Order: sequence, then C-alpha cells, then structure tokens
Amino acid sequence: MAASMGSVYSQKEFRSKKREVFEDILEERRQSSDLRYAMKCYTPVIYRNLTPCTPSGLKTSVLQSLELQYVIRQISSESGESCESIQEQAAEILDEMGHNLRMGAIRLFAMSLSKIFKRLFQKVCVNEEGIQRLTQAIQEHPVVLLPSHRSYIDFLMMSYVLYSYDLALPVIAAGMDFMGMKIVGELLRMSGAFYMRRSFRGNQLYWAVFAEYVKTLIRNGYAPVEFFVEGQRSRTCKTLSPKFGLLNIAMEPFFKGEVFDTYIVPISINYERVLEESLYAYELLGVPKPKESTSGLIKARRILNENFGSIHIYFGQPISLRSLASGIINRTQYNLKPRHLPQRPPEDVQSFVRDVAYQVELNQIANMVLSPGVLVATILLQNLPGMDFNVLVEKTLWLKDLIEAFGGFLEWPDNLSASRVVRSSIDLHSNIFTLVDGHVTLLEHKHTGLLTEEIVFEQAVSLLMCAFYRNQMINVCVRPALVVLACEMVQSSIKEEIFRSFSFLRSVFSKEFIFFPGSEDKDFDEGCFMLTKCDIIHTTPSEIMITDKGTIAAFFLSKMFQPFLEGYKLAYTYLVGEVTNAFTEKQYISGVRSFISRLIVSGTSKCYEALSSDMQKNILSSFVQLGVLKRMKSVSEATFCLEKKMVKETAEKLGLQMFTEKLPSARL
Ligand SMILES: CCCCCCCCCCCCCCCC(=O)SCCNC(=O)CCNC(=O)[C@H](O)C(C)(C)COP(=O)(O)OP(=O)(O)OC[C@H]1O[C@@H](n2cnc3c(N)ncnc32)[C@H](O)[C@@H]1OP(=O)(O)O
Ligand SMILES: O=C(CO)COP(=O)(O)O
Repeated sequence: MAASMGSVYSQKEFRSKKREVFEDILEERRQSSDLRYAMKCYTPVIYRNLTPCTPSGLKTSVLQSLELQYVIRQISSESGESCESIQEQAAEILDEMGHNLRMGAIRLFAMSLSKIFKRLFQKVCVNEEGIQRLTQAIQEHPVVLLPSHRSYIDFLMMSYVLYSYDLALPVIAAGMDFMGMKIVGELLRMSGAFYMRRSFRGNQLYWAVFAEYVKTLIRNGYAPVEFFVEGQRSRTCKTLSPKFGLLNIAMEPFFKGEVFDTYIVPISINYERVLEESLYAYELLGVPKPKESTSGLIKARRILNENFGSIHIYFGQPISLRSLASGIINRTQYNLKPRHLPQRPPEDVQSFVRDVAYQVELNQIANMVLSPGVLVATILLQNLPGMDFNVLVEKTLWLKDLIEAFGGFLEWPDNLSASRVVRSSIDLHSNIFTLVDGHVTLLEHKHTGLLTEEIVFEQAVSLLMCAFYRNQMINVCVRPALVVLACEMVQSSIKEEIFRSFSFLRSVFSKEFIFFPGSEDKDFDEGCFMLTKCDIIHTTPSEIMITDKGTIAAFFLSKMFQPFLEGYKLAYTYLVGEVTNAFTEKQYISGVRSFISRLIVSGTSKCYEALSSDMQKNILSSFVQLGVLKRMKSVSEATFCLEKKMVKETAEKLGLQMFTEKLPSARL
C-alpha cells in the first residue's frame, strides 16, 4: 500500500499513475442543506491505537515529559535560573502554542465555508482513491499530512475535505501571524491550529517544548498532524525549497521506536485561480504583505463576488517511514542513549530527513492537476504584448500535447471546443488577459509610449501574475528544458559537455526548481528521455542533437526558461559592475531591482521577472553555493561580499558563456 523511497516511482511513472477519478465535493453542497451538513453526525475514522487525550491533558503530558524535564534542568544548571521559573516559561509557551480542537468551531466553519466556497469556486475536486488510501492509513499508523502551500485556502480546505469524508480532523502547524487575529485567532485554535514561531533557532526551551508537543501528538496518534513543508505560501507558484525542522521532529518517534510506523502523505492542491494572486505580485515587487487581521479579512469580502474557477486536491500515496528507512537508517543508534536525552539528529538521519522532504515535494509536483489557463499564460509570455486569438488556440493545443507527453496532467474539458476552453480561461483571468477584436493581450502591456519606472512597475505586476500561472507547470518542463539550454550554451553535440552544462544549470537553479539531492544523472537521463520521446532530440551514446522536427519545441522550452537565465545574468552584471562593499540582502534586492528597472526603461532589457524578490533571493543563495558570493553571519543581519577572483574563476572553470559573454554595461 505505501510507496517507499526505494520503490518510489520516477517522475514519469508517477504521472502515468495519476489518471484517477475526481469527485466534486461542492456538487452535493449545492444540492443539500449546509446546516444539515454542518450538524451531521460525525464519527470519524481514527487511529486504532489512539490514546484519548484532551487539549489540556496533552499540555500536561508535555510539561511532565522526561525530555522536557531534562532540558529544564539543563537550562537551569547553565543559566542559574530556578527550575520552577523555567517550568513556568514552558507552561506559558504551551498556552501560546496548544490547539484547542472543538467540534463547535468545526461545525461553524463547516457551515460558513460551505457558503464561501460555493461563491468562490466552481468545483472542488478530490481524488477518491487518495481518500480511500488515507482512510486506511489513518487507522493503521500516525499520519503526517504535507500539503502544497499556495493560499490560505489550503488549510481551510484540508480540514473541510477531511470533515466531508468523515476522517479524523488534523491539528495544523500555524504561524503566529494568525494568533493575533481578533476572534479568528482563537477560532482557528479551536479548529485544530497549534501556533509556532516562524523561526526559533537557538531558543533551546522553545524548541524543546515545541518538539515534545509535536512528538506527543504523533505518539498518541491523537490526530493527523498537518504542516507545510514549504514553510509558507509560494508567491511564485513554484514549489519552495523544503524546511526540515518540523519534519525531523515528526519523524523522531519512529526513529526512536516509540511508534511502529508513521505515514507521510504528500498532498497537491492546485488552483485554477489563486485568491492572493495580485497580493503576491505586489509583494514580489517590494510591497509588504498585509498583516493577517480580522478587519483585513472582513474588507476582503469583496472577493466573494469573483469567480476563482476550480480546485483539484490530489491525496498522494501514503509513504511508510518504516519501508523508507529500512536499510538506510540504523535505528539502534537511538538505543545507545536514554530516549529522553535530546539528541541532535545524526548525519545519516539529517540526509534522510532532507531526502524525504524533497521526495514529498517531487510527489506534490508530479500530482498537480493543471488547468488550461496555465498553457495560455505560458504562450502569452512568449508573445508579448499580445497575439491573435486563433493563433493562441492553435499553440495551446500544441502545448497541451507536449505537456501531456512530458507526463503533466491537464484537466481539459473534452465537451468544449478548444476555442471555448481558451476563451473561458481568458475570461477567468480577465484581470490579467484581455481579448479585444480577436487579439489577446497582457494587461498594461499595450503601452506604446515612453516607459517610466511607474509604468514598468504596473507592467511587472501583470507579468508576474501571468508568470505565476506559467510556473504551475514549470517543474514539469525543467529537466528537458535544461537539456535544451545546455545544448544551446555549449554549442556542441558532445553528450559529456552537454551533461556538464546541464549539471551547472541545475545547481545554479537549485533554489528555483526542485531536484532530488544528488540526482544529476537521473535528472539528465529523464530530460533526455522526455525530449527523445517527443522527437525533439536524437541521441547516440556520445552525442545529442536537436532534430529538425524538434526545433520549434526546443526553442519554446528555451524561451520558457529565458527569464531565469537572463535574470541571473543581470544579477551577475549588477554584482560585478555596481557592488564594491559588503551588502545585506535588503540592500542587494533594492539595488538590483532599480538597476534592472532602469535597464527596462531604457529598453536594454525586458526581463520583468528579474524584478521579483523571490528570484533575487534565490540568486543570492545560489551564488553563495557557487562560491561567487561569500555570506558573513553577523549578530544582526547576514552580509554578502563578492569573491571577485571566484567569479571569474568560477565562470572560466565551468566554461559557461552565461558568465563570460559580453553583458550590457553595468554603469548606465
Ligand atoms: C469543517 C471545516 C473546518 C475548517 C477548520 C479550519 C482549520 C484551520 C486551522 C488554521 C491553521 C493555520 C495554518 C497556517 C499555516 C502556516 O502558518 S504555515 C507557516 C508555519 N509553518 C511552518 O513553517 C511549518 C514548516 N516549518 C518548519 O518545519 C521549520 O523547520 C520550523 C519548525 C518553522 C523551524 O524553522 P527554522 O528555525 O527556520 O529552521 P529549520 O532550517 O527548518 O531547522 C531548524 C532545526 O531543524 C533541525 N534540522 C534542520 N535541518 C535538518 C535535517 N536535514 N534533518 C534533521 N533536522 C534538521 C535542526 O535542529 C535545525 O536547527 P539548527 O540546529 O540548524 O539551529
Ligand atoms: O503560511 C502562512 C499562512 O498559511 C504564513 O506564512 P506566509 O504568509 O508567509 O505564507
């Protein structure tokens, strides 16, 4: 029943396994009383070895645990503070943290969310087999639910779906942002939220309380534990690199033999249109995220008049930790010390946790159900400022075949003509695309006069929103596309040279896209397999050639990733040409953003996507990894400085034109 790391399918096998039946759970809601649904008899499927425990009983058990008592004594002996006072601090942390799951709150949400979801969404489709697998898993072992994270709707919808299918409601790791929301903060806590600080490195007591709280939830099998391995909502709709801390904690009861097994369930939630789409674009351009507040929530009610299309929720194959770890993790090492002594995870466990996190995200990506709007956005971005509607329809059908051949899963309404499908996608995204006199254009991009920084900003907002939807399928294309880019950059057909260039690009873009650690060879082979399958390349044991038939597709894939390539080049130009001293991330982002904005105003570049703070943060992290930048930790804020010799050396060593070809002059 459960997939294990050894038997985990490759991307392409995963995708062929996805043609499952989806049920629209809003259909029944549109035909029967929401009040009856909210008040239904709810006797959920639960873990067979469940240790019943009230929210306050849970906190008491955490406070009295051997692990936490040990840490309290350790802190007391180091700090000289009394154990009683530290115990009080621990109790306060638990009061701030602890969930307070109540059926009353759940039923209130069931009623209100039914009305809200029916207003906002056309359908909410759930894969039935996924629910059946989850029902089985919940009864057998403690379950960790790991959904993708694109919207606040994610966690509301997760509990809503589990309630709808009479499954045990999850307890959910929630950032502190929500706790401060008047009334809502406590409502969420009563709906299963447990609150945690965004980051608590170095806070030994907080980490010990938090870790023991989560491990007690897992040991008791109290409820499925839900959290977002990405750590926050993705503003670009690309999967964010995983956070490991909470996952490591959730896996520890298994490592220590306190539970026989634990199921990790990757869940893919894909939106035809995301509520926060425009907020994300402004945030990526430097406008701070509005603080979560109840008044803000009430003001946002105007979106109830908008249509956000359909949602697809794919519950993936539950992954058995026991199967995954067999032959990889030597669990006897945990028996060498008393279990209650906190232990930093050993190296093999750290890399295992990292690998599980990446595998979960690759599963989330492989199981995303894409909508036609993703194709329209991708094609329009390559035909700015606009294009003929009929040509768009033709190209959309062509791209649909390519994406399906690459193993992507498209929800395409077969009962409608292609032009109807494209037309309804344009209508759904009428805040991004316009269709006038048979011509489709991207909003704000019809401008013909002189550009100013203000106009560039508005154009960037609509372009980033369009890129947001293209990014829903970018991980489906990344492997073949990097092979194509490598072929273009080495200007040779020698496979070995192309592989070297591919590996470099894969490491440069390791923060932009999700690659399983250490799987360069496998990713290269998979990229070549996908291109060969579509006749885009021809390979011999030592060569790779782009076929005549494949030039259009190759060009398309290359152009799709051009914004990333150009964005990294522009950042390199800025760093080498403009930066002299050490700088903070904030200084860098504002400096490079105005540098690029000036290039766009002057017509030297059209790389609006490089204005995004997400890309610039990834560039910093990537250049540090490459040794092009050095990161200096400091008490307040990390600073960076250019390793000039490394920059040239790195570029020559890797022989990549990306760093050697003539670049636009840095000083304007
Ligand atoms: C019927 C209808 C009902 C409806 C009813 C509605 C219900 C509705 C409920 C509302 C619910 C709201 C839900 C909001 C949703 C969010 O608010 S999402 C945002 C908050 N959640 C998360 O971030 C979860 C994921 N985050 C994490 O896992 C992060 O690790 C943590 C736990 C936040 C810590 O982050 P961090 O401090 O930045 O550090 P991180 O790198 O992750 O690792 C920290 C430690 O982990 C350990 N670690 C790191 N790497 C590894 C490794 N590879 N292996 C092992 N250990 C490792 C180390 O000990 C490390 O510490 P150091 O020794 O390095 O200092
Ligand atoms: O993840 C969160 C809410 O779901 C909180 O973090 P962000 O607002 O950064 O996404």
